[in-house]
Amino acid sequence: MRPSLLKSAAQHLRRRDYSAAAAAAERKVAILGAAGGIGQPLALLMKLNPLVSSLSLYDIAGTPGVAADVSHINTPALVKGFVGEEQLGEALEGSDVVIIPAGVPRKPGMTRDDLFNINAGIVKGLCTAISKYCPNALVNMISNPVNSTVPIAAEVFKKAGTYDEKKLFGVTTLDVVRAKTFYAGKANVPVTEVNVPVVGGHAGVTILPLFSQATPASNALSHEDIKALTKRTQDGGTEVVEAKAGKGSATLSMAYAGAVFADACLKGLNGVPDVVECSFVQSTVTELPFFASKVRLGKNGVEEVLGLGELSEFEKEGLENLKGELKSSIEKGIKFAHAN
Ligand SMILES: NC(=O)c1ccc[n+]([C@@H]2O[C@H](COP(=O)([O-])OP(=O)(O)OC[C@H]3O[C@@H](n4cnc5c(N)ncnc54)[C@H](O)[C@@H]3O)[C@@H](O)[C@H]2O)c1
Ligand SMILES: O=C(O)C[C@H](O)C(=O)O
Repeated sequence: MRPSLLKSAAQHLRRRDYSAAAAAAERKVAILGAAGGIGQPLALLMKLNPLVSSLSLYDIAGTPGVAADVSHINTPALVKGFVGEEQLGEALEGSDVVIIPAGVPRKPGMTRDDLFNINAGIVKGLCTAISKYCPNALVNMISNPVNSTVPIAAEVFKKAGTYDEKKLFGVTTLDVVRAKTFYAGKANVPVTEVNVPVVGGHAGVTILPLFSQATPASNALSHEDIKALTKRTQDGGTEVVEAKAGKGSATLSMAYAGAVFADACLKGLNGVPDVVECSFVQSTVTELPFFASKVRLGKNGVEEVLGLGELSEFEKEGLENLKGELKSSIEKGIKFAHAN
């Protein structure tokens, strides 16, 4: 098929995807932390998503303005702003997907784990409310450190008796977005056609891009190139933190990544087949209780956690190297949830 025909067939399929999925259901999406650096552009992108019929914007301050602004966009989603804890229940009630970018971001010199002391408590409080007001929602956790905040959420839900491992996701899509962009640039292939799985977790060496499985495959890349691409993907967050020089971390690319992942969750809920994204979920892929890998999304959330596939020697080494840090971050989250 000619490239132009292929492109229009792909566009047609995408439109069909949306129309089939849109016909299926009314969907409410809530964003917690909606007035923040990620929250605002994410609110914009979710307002543009045709699968969203109701968009609930919650924060401890600033949401009336964000909601008024976004609500003027002439797309179907009905937007409501909620501010302060007394409005959290109403913000959450009836939600199909809850996206959590609430919490503090890094400054230069900090690790994601340095955010634990503040963000762990924020996430715990929000998840307690989710278990009360929308226990069946899919939860997309963006707040860092994701390697610990996801286990905290799981423990909060277990305590409340509402835990469903199929419905809790650490959002690692930004790692995939970066891996795709960096790979396309280096391999000189069209970025929109690139796919790269990224597994492990979401911090430093726990981020493991599997460039040996990248498509379209490239034999133009040396081992040194792969090592450099891997390091750049692992340090992508720090690259942005340093460039922003004290004004926070990735917000725009994260909002894009969060919107891509939430869209995949909505498509899965609506019964669109073969929706696959990488995410940090409860897992038996390795001996660790949570691990990021490709996940098939469906009507109940996770339909299938996919395996790692064949790894290069370099990736096998990376996998062994990440386990220690990932294990202790998971355990830190679990311990916090039990102690507080
Ligand atoms: N998963 C990822 O790939 C990824 C990428 C980028 C950033 N992050 C993380 O996302 C988080 C948010 O980043 P940001 O740049 O948007 O920060 P930000 O400070 O700009 O915004 C955070 C928002 O959270 C709100 N907030 C604080 N406590 C809250 C609570 N209890 N309930 C509701 N809202 C609350 C704040 O009022 C603020 O509006 C950070 O932890 C950051 O590290 C994750
Ligand atoms: O790096 C950060 O602190 C934010 C986020 O986790 C990212 O990967 O950009």
